[in-house]
Amino acid sequence: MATTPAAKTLRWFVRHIIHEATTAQAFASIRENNRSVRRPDLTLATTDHIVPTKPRKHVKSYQDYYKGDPKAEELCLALEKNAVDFGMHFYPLNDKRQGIVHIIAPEQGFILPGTTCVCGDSHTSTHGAFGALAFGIGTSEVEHVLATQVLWQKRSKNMRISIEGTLHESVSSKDVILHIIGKIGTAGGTGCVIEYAGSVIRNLSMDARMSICNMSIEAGARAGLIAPDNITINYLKGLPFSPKPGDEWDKAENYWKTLYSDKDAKFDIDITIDAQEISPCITWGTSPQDVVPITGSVPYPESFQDDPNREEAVRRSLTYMDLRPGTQMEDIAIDKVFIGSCTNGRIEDLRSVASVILAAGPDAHVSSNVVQALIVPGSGIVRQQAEFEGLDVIFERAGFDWREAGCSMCCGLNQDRLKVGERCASTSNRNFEGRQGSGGRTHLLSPIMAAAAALNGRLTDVRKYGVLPKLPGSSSQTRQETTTSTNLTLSQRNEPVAAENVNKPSTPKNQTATPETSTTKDQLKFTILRGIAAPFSLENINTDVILSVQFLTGVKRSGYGQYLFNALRFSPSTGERSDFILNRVPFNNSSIIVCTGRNFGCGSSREAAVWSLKEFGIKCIIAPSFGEIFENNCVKNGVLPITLTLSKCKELYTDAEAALPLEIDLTTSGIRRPGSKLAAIPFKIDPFRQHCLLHGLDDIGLTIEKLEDITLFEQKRRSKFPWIDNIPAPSRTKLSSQNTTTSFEW
Ligand SMILES: CC(C)[C@H](C(=O)O)[C@@H](O)C(=O)O
Ligand code: SF4
Repeated sequence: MATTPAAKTLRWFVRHIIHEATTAQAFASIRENNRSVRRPDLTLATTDHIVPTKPRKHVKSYQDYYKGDPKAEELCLALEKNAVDFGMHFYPLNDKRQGIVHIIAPEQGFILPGTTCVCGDSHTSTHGAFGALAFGIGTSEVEHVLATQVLWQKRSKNMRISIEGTLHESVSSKDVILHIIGKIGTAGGTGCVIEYAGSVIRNLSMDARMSICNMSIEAGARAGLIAPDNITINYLKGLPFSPKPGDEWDKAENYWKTLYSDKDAKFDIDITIDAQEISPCITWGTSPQDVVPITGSVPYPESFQDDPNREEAVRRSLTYMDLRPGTQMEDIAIDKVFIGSCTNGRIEDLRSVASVILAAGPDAHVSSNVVQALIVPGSGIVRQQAEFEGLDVIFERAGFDWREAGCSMCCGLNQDRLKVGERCASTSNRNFEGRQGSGGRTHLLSPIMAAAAALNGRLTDVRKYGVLPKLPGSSSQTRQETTTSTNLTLSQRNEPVAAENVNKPSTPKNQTATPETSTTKDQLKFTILRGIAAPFSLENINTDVILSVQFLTGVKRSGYGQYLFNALRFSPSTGERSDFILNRVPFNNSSIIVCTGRNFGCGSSREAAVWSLKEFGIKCIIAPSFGEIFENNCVKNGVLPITLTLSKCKELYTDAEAALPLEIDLTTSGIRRPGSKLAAIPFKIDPFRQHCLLHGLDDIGLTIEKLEDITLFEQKRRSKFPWIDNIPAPSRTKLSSQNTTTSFEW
């Protein structure tokens, strides 16, 4: 066998967070290949995406709670079993620490400055708020991390975005990040890690910093981070996974204080934004970059005519959103409001919502034309704190629906969904077509703007309520004190695991082989591909559009092909087949996609998007740029992503339109046009990737060969930074699914 090119380095992940929506297949392959989870002690699991958010108080049993949604029960059960079998930290539904992964991990002090963190979820960028390098990965990479705790990585570009000055009244961190994305575009941060800096960022609380880093992925970056400072350090003090008080804490704190960019540091891209130019803002279209101030209006597609792809995307968005150019944003009526998600489901967000209700007066009430106004706390702890402060009373009195923790209507994977045609003011992070439910329409905004919209029944400038009252207990310190004063700390909730069971590779009993879950060498191999290509011209084709979230309920790697581009191939209301390119002869037999729009595969990390493409028959995608997680996911599945200049993509697009065959030769890194005299088009590919694809290599196997080196590396890290993996041992958790007779313990 040829030697493996070492074009990339292995990066050790100090923290791995997992949830039910992207891990079942990873665990199934681990079991099938008789592998173990290398560091269950560094892995934190919970269920969040598919869980119902209806009341849990008087639930008799787990089965009862999931009634009517067997897929949700299956996925959650799978996660529970895996987490418990492999001995990880796990917060089941009946534990107050359960909630959205990106809210619960920081809450427990699981994310520390200077650490590296991954999760099978694109919003892992949230954790960069602690000065950690944190990013989303696909399911195959989850499997890799479970087995080895490392991944092959290449260095990203550096981008700095500084926000200087003072924000106007009622401009929140959500407005800051929406403004940034509106300015740089959803492909603006492609290939970069963004450092957020400047006086505005320095003055933000940790909750607000997390909202900003969270949406880095919507700006095209895989990760975003903020230098840790006293605000970070105060937040972390006393949390269950934080370094122990005394010598360990002092060492950690001293180290964290060294984690900032040098004054004269050079960035590949460096942008400064004046805080005064940021207003409360809102999205009008189906991409997070479609941002205007709330005082603005729906744009005219012609105003984008310099960029025909964008103009086409705008027209399509406006049709989907059912909006007429020139309409004032404040004239748009809404049907539903969603306040929550990993962007805005934290305690400060909820306090700010309550402050709008209070400012609106004692009779403030959700407008009669709003059919549902959900407030969904990001975790059980946030919910508990909100109730402790009496926020739930304010919400319910005003007609809001106060829920249990989960992703809820952010993604429409659970029972909280928009119906076809419904319009929602949402504090979440994605306004893609069908994101909150097939045919639903989403406007992204801040929690205070969402509250104002709920009360008025239309999009509303929150400044009409004047200066909002500051609610007591609004410092994050109060939140932490309250959190730790409950009887829900790790040691009290669960029995500790015997020390000999920790830090050792664990192989659970009852290995169940589910052959459909692993990918074989032949399926991974790519050498030469000949076929016709389907021409695509849209920008930012996101993975929600490639495979809608409602199909993410499987526990296998197969069965997704029929759902590829579902909302484009079939009408959401009638189910009728459209004339979408992949429905047309001969393109229904394409094995290649040529796209002239940038940022193909952006957004969610769902690897099932690639599984659906592959099952449909697509084995190669050519585009000017790709979402980074999607690109990795392709390679892990033997699908070749090729980045070419826009002019080359346009050349191939013309061939594709004429249904001329293309020949993709990975052995020579060239694209030939059979029957044409034109020269082959060369393409660049990372030598390690090329090697793995040509030989159909499972890179987990390659990494496992290096386990000794990894162990040595870990030992060195531990002697230098003793706190990084000296954390409480995972506790033995009782499956909530076994809790069939007694009611949930609250
Ligand atoms: C399910 C998961 C893969 C996905 C993500 O990666 O972002 C989800 O959290 C989302 O927000 O779309
Ligand atoms: S973006 Fe939405 S669906 Fe994804 S993790 Fe956050 S809350 Fe959950």
